[in-house]
Amino acid sequence: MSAKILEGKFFAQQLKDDAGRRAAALQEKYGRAPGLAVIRVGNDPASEVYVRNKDKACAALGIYSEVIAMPEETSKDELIAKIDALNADEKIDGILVQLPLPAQIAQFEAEILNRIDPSKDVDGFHPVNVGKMVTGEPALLPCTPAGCIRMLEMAGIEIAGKRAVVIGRSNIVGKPMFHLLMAKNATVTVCHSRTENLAEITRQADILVAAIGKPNFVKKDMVKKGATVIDVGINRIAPKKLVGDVDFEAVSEVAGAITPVPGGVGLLTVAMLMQNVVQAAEAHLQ
Ligand SMILES: Nc1nc(=O)c2c([nH]1)NC[C@@H]1CN(c3ccc(C(=O)N[C@@H](CCC(=O)O)C(=O)O)cc3)C=[N+]21
Repeated sequence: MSAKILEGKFFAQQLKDDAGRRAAALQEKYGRAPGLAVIRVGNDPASEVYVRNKDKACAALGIYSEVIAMPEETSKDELIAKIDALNADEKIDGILVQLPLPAQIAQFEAEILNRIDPSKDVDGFHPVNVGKMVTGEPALLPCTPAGCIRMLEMAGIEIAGKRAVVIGRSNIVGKPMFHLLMAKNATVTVCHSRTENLAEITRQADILVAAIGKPNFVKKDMVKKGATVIDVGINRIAPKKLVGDVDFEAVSEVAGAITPVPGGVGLLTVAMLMQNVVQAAEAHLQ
């Protein structure tokens, strides 16, 4: 058997088309496009690729976008001053501070992100949005997990009543993935670095989400026949060689459906960001 490959491009395009239509409607009705500001501090080369992809996506959809490149040695106060200015900027509906931050301000990450106006928090990282997500109130939701849920729905993969296992418990992916899958009525287990008998648990998953950050970590014998496998990992193992957290070749032989890396979840992350910018603009304008 060979798994159906869930092409990120196909699903991302549908989310982007919808965002583009809604952006045009706002432009028409209110005379202003949705606006995104991405702040990049320092010169992390991976960040540069991602930020460029976000900027290109905005341009393609008629979303106004600003990329603010700040030097590596930017202080916490300088970054916060920039966030304050963008909070007050009426052209800007969404603010994203690209992570990771440089070492000298990494310790202030929470303080910095919490400064973003929750209504402009298109990453869905602000405690106000996290709280709303947990209680099920409408909110800006974290792009990667929300994009994965939208993909499952578009692909017609049942979530309600199914067993979902998430490997990884980060604030950005693992934890929100847990909440969003549970909100869709899956029975969800979260595994992590201290989990005992990991394979025994992952083999029960109808939907397995890998968000660990270790190349090819999920092996064939950890996956149930026919399971849907979502690979959130992006591991650069050579200058031009990107692999996920899943041993794609081998796992494809048992899975029912699987996302590739590259060309999978990363594209959905960007598409979901566009959805969030439009959602924020609708809330600001309507
Ligand atoms: N505040 C913040 N929000 C984020 O959403 C955020 C962040 N910081 N820091 C880094 C991660 C990572 N991320 C990706 C975005 C696009 C691709 C993407 O476009 N991937 C393509 C191309 C990958 C490539 O060629 O390098 C693919 O998977 O096919 C991947 C990963 C957003 N992140």
